[in-house]
Amino acid sequence: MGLHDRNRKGFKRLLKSFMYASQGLVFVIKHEQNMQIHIIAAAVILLCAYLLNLPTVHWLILLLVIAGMFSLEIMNTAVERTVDLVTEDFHPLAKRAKDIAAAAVFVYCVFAVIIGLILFVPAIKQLF
Ligand SMILES: Nc1ncnc2c1ncn2[C@@H]1O[C@H](COP(=O)(O)OP(=O)(O)OP(=O)(O)O)[C@@H](O)[C@H]1O
Repeated sequence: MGLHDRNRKGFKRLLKSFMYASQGLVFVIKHEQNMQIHIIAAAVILLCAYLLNLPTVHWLILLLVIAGMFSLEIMNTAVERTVDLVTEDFHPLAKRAKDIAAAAVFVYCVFAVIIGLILFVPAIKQLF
């Protein structure tokens, strides 16, 4: 979408937005190692949920947590790229911005692990 297209509306614009969002998603999956780790972790978690026959509500919680994790990693990448656009030199503010964006992912990760334990530990215990 050219910058002059910003005021246009309609299905074509919606389609273009979807296309650009897809390009962003493909970029993050291809180039961000952390995103690849998240995808593998999500696949393993969903496989375990299937094998342990977790109830629907647990599936919904897992899907929400995974979607949040992916989205946060994508936003973190956007912040990193924006900072790189502003400066390629070492700058304390660039460090601060990237570290804070990374902290958002870290905090979410910690809570995702806690939620995972709450959902999986009782189900694993039931096996024995
Ligand atoms: N321009 C900069 N000025 C100062 N410190 C920076 C700068 N760029 C990066 N850093 C520091 O290096 C760290 C790593 O930055 P980088 O851009 O390599 O992202 P990353 O942590 O490798 O993320 P990812 O692996 O998800 O791409 C940042 O968290 C920050 O502390």
